[in-house]
Amino acid sequence: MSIFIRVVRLAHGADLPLPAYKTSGSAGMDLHAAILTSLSLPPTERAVIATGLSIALPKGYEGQIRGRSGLALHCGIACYNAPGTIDSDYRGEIKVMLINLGKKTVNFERGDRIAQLVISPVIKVAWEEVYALEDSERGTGSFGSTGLN
Ligand SMILES: O=c1ccn([C@H]2C[C@H](O)[C@@H](COP(=O)(O)OP(=O)(O)OP(=O)(O)O)O2)c(=O)[nH]1
Ligand SMILES: [Mg+2]
Repeated sequence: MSIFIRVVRLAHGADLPLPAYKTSGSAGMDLHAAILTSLSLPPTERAVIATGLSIALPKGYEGQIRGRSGLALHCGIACYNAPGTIDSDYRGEIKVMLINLGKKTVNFERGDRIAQLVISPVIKVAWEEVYALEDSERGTGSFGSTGLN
């Protein structure tokens, strides 16, 4: 299934590629850093990185900004609000919030693929408030109640 999504490349990202699926089965489209100069992120430091993109998601969809496993594994880079949520009515620039959880400074260059955008359907809830909930197999068991391995 695919849908059309309106996208604007902002002036500071006009020369960067649109996010794209790297393989036919990819769930996420990689987002590029629309930074003007290179950026150094020392260990434990955070940065909010521009993508140069604004989008208009159709109603009933959301965008999720997720980290890239390779950056996490090799450099300790994570999205610290993971997953970031892009609301369907958001028209501002998509930004990526990264933290360096590794031991070395990580350098980013303009155009680097810093995270990925996954588009998902959203199910809206209307609360049906009740006095008590019906029993279930799990009941109130949590946090390892089924055993740890
Ligand atoms: O990683 C992210 C997360 C959010 N946003 C944008 C799109 C989203 O629609 C908006 C608000 O995000 P969120 O709801 O997570 O933040 P909030 O702290 O609840 O702010 P608000 O009160 O504006 O909803 O910020 C991004 O660009 N990148
Ligand atoms: Mg919010």
